[in-house]
Amino acid sequence: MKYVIGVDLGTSAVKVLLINQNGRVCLEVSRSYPLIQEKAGYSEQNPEHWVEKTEEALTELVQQFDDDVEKIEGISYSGQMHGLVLLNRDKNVLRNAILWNDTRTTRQCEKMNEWVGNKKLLDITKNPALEGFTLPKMLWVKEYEPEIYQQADVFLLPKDYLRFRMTNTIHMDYSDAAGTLLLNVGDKEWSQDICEQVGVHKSLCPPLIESHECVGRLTEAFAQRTGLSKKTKVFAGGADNACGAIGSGIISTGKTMCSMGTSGVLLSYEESKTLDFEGKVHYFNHAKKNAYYTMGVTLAAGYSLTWFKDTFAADEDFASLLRDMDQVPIGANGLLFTPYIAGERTPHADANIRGSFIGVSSHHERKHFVRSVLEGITFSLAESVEIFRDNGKKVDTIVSIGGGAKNEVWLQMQADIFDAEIVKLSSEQGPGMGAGMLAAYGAGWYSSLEECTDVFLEVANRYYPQRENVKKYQKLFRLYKQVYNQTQELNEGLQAFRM
Ligand SMILES: Nc1ncnc2c1ncn2[C@@H]1O[C@H](COP(=O)(O)OP(=O)(O)O)[C@@H](O)[C@H]1O
Ligand SMILES: O=C(CO)[C@@H](O)[C@H](O)COP(=O)(O)O
Repeated sequence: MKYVIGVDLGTSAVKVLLINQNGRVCLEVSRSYPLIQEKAGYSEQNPEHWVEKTEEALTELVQQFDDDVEKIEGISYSGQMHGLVLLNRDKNVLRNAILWNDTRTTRQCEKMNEWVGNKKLLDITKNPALEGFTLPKMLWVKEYEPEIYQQADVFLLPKDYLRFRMTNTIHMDYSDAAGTLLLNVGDKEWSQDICEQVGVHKSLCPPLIESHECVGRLTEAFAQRTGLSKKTKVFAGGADNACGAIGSGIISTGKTMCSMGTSGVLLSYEESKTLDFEGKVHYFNHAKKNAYYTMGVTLAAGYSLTWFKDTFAADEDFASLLRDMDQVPIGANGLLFTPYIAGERTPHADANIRGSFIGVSSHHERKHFVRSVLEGITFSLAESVEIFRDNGKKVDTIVSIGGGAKNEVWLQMQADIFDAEIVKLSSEQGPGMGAGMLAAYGAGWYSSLEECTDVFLEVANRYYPQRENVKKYQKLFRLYKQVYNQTQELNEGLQAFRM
């Protein structure tokens, strides 16, 4: 039997999967790491934590593995997108990574619009200037930490830095490069034009590579520390949402995925690079060669639930927190939550908006709050479903992945709120699975990713929309959509009180 490893460098944790030639997940180990949030809107991580925790997870995986490590033929990666890692000439990290959910860069986005122009930015990068993307973070460091910026020799994204530490090679794949706002998405090259207009040296951009391409092998030292073989080939990998799409079979037209991770994502496969969504949804290169995808992003999906759990039920696990959910009626007895606890991206690109519980009454118990959190997160993603449908897409079946797909009540809720059939696969670890599939395809096990999908992906369950529930949710959704406009000004007033 041959094996591959998929490493998913998420925001809450690194998850490593050992997958055999039949596509079955044989072993799964995860290690979490913290977010560093020094001020409102700031979100950072220490890249050294990613390396340490991945090394620990892989070491444990090898200890549990009862076959010959040389049979592990490939490793590949899926990584949280957009996070800025700056390295100096000696390839040392210059500061903490500034993550995708850090929203300190509103001013830099405004400057980008002034310097480049929104239309040109959309023409070249297919996306508008948003706080979460990488280039505004580089401009922030240039403005506020010039002594650090001057030392920068190259920038990387999170999983590229991890791969560098495991192989000593520097690359970035197209699917992740697309989220930097420095890539010409259609031409698949760094944009000299944008670099010049914003005053960033193109030499800071790393060499580009396809997601299934081999970058080399593990360094002797990394292999020795983890017990892996230094013969194992290492493949570039991709952005977590691109890998999640591969790991859910979203590799042909008409397919849609929902990911409930720290962020929430509603993603649709695109064959063409010439569609125009006017920047309402993100438009990126796929990890499948010369393909694309569009997606809407909820900044705090699983993160809203994690926040609630950590704040009000710190000693419980998710299963216990969500135990009574099917006993609570739809609409949580008149309680509505908006998940804007870290600002929002789709459909409201707004770093200042914050969440609300609307309709709190003395009849509400903790379980009503929990249900309203799940409903609010799902409504937020339903706004992305609505954008896709308004643009003529048929969204009738959605593959659901991520930590949130572990919960049956939430999966049924997705079917009812999205009014679509929800498919749960045998592993909810879509990004790690997709990374493993890139390694299997890169290692030559299959002649195409489609062939790999046929072997690797297995449907575990399907959830169908229940008409009565759909109708109730449609009424609630109309109310939900009003909350943003009605709370926007209030939140601006509250900004002065945020730490
Ligand atoms: N048993 C569970 N039921 C529902 N949601 C869960 C469960 N376990 C974890 N989650 C949610 O999943 C999220 C983590 O999902 P994951 O896909 O691992 O995220 P990431 O890739 O961002 O690290 C958490 O924020 C949490 O809200
Ligand atoms: O910013 C985005 C996509 O644009 C996020 O989806 C990140 O890629 C983080 O993903 P998770 O850790 O939530 O999977």
